Amino acid sequence: MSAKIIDGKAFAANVRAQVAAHVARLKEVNGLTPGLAVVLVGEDPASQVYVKNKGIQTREVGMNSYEHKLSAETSEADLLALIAKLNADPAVHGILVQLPLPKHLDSDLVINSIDPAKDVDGFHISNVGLLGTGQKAMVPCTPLGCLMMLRDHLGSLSGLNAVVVGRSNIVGKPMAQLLLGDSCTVTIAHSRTKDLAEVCRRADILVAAVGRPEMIPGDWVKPGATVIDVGINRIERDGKGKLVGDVHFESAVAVAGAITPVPGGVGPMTIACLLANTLTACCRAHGLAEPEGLTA
Ligand SMILES: NC(=O)C1=CN([C@@H]2O[C@H](COP(=O)(O)OP(=O)(O)OC[C@H]3O[C@@H](n4cnc5c(N)ncnc54)[C@H](OP(=O)(O)O)[C@@H]3O)[C@@H](O)[C@H]2O)C=CC1
Ligand SMILES: Nc1nc(=O)c2c([nH]1)NC[C@@H]1CN(c3ccc(C(=O)N[C@@H](CCC(=O)O)C(=O)O)cc3)C=[N+]21
Repeated sequence: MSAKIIDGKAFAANVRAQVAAHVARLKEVNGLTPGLAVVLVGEDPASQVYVKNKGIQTREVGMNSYEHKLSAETSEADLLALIAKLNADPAVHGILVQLPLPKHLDSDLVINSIDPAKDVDGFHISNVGLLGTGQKAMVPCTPLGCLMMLRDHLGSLSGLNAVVVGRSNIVGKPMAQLLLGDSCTVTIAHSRTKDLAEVCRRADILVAAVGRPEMIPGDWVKPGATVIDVGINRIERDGKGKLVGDVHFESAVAVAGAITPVPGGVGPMTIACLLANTLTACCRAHGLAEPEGLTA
């Protein structure tokens, strides 16, 4: 038996179509156009590609995209001044500061200077606290995309054993909160976890967010489990550059019930959820009904 492949690319196209339809209505009925500002500091090539893709997809769904590219030497004061300006700009409903930032900048300070209502990444401490207490928040895009795919595939997640490998603030921890919110029994594993293989084998839902190419082999996967591979790792194979996840796909696909591929799994959903969050932020800012099915 081979696992069902969860097509994140197709799923994301569907989410973007829903966002586009809602944006068109907002324009027609309310005369509003949601706007997303993306701030990139430095010249990291991978980040430049992501930011460019975000800009293209933002315009495709009918939103305004504002791109701010700053030099790697930008001072903290200048970056904070730009964020203050974006916070005060009524045309900007969402603000994303691409991470990681250059080392001389304090990313916690920078993120916490974003207006929480415009924090479409869901990284501000207010949004982290709201999510952790089950209140209405802006939810981080990558975990939100994973949750949408899990609900679509499994229906109810209630009572299932979920294991999240990775405890970062941007993926692992918020993912665990969302799974807990859907009544999973949640285990968060990390680099100090004892017998990770055994922990993973208990998972009905296994989420890998580690950043180590193909580290989770098929024999760590419970037969029939749903595997969500968040990892994006660029490797060299047969003299060619290749993108692989944190899960060893070929061996896991033979055991799992369903699995997301890399590329074409979680990645496209992350950008689709960023657009969904920007739409949600715009609706909330204007006291309008929120899009259904696009929030946690
Ligand atoms: N698809 C998408 O849209 C996105 C993909 N990513 C990708 O997801 C991956 C994770 O990203 P991110 O969360 O930012 O990464 P971080 O480096 O911030 O966190 C990695 C986590 O993995 C844990 N870890 C490291 N080595 C091991 C190990 N041998 N065994 C068990 N756990 C381990 C670390 O544990 P400890 O805390 O103990 O150090 C840490 O908690 C990356 O490949 C990244 O590129 C990220 C964001 C979005
Ligand atoms: N403030 C902030 N928010 C983020 O959400 C954020 C960030 N910083 N920094 C970097 C990570 C990484 N990330 C990805 C988004 C899309 C793909 C994606 O679309 N991947 C495609 C492949 C793209 C390719 O070919 O390179 C896929 O998996 O199919 C991947 C990774 C968002 N991140």
